[in-house]
Amino acid sequence: MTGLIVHRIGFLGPRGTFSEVALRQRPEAEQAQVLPYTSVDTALAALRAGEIDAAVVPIENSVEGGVPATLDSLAHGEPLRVVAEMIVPITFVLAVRPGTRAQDIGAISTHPHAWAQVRGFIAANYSACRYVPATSTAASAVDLAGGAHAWHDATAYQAAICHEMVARDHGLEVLADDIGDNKDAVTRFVLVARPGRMPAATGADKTSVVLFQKIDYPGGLLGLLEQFAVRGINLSRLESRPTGESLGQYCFSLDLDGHLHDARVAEALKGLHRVCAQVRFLGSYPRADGAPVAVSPAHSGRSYEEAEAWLAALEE
Ligand SMILES: O=C(O)C(=O)Cc1ccccc1
Repeated sequence: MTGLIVHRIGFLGPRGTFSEVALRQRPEAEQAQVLPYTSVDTALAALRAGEIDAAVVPIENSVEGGVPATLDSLAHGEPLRVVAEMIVPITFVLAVRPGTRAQDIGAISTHPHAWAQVRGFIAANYSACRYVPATSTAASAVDLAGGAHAWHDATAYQAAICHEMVARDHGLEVLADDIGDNKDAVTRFVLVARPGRMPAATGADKTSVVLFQKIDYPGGLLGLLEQFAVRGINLSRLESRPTGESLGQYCFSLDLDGHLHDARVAEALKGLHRVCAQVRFLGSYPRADGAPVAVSPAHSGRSYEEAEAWLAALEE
């Protein structure tokens, strides 16, 4: 539990997305009103505007990497905080309107991250088909089925790649199931809130930050990474994203093992604050897998306390 009071939670919709599957993992969703949004940007804008108390959005996929819309929205604008992460195994089906045969399919629609995960299947079976990007996997299915639930007019494609459940719920037929190239693919989702109370440290935590450099110089990234290395902090994600200011201007978005309340993490962030133009703290939250963070004795909280006590004693 995050301790967060949540009356309304947004997610990347419509109903039947993998984001909704992630949302249903959260105890906060049991009592809350859940609201679908057409994009990550609109969900996070609604959160910033106070229309919802939290939002569930995809942040990282084991095959395709980071989700730029989420990374960029969290890196800029009014600060938001990640308060939880959820890992969802991803399996896709190829869904069509009843009666459609494989040879009738000229174009296929889905979310870009789903498309990237079925490249091998498409190359082997539908290499001549056009790709029509959709705002989510469920949107491609719902629009294909048409009717009152459709968000867009889906006359431009004959098949959708989505979760099996959403295909069945909308009366679509499954032409092929489990079509992902990597059967172990997972996507990581985050529960995001406005800044407030931080989840307590559990010993199995992650911290997300975005680092903006003061100046670009040879070895600049190495200088930032040293702050983690000398404190025995492991990184589980590191990506550079354009700041949008000019060509070649990048910030670094990363996840590290540990909580802001761990002395080694606090010291690393203080070190980064001294050398960066901006350190944007995106939150400390429990790891979805509950795996305790391995900390060598030299980097334990006790070791930091002993070092402080030793320093203080030098004055006596
Ligand atoms: O479109 C969805 O269902 C999402 O929630 C985003 C997504 C797309 C592809 C893989 C994982 C998540």
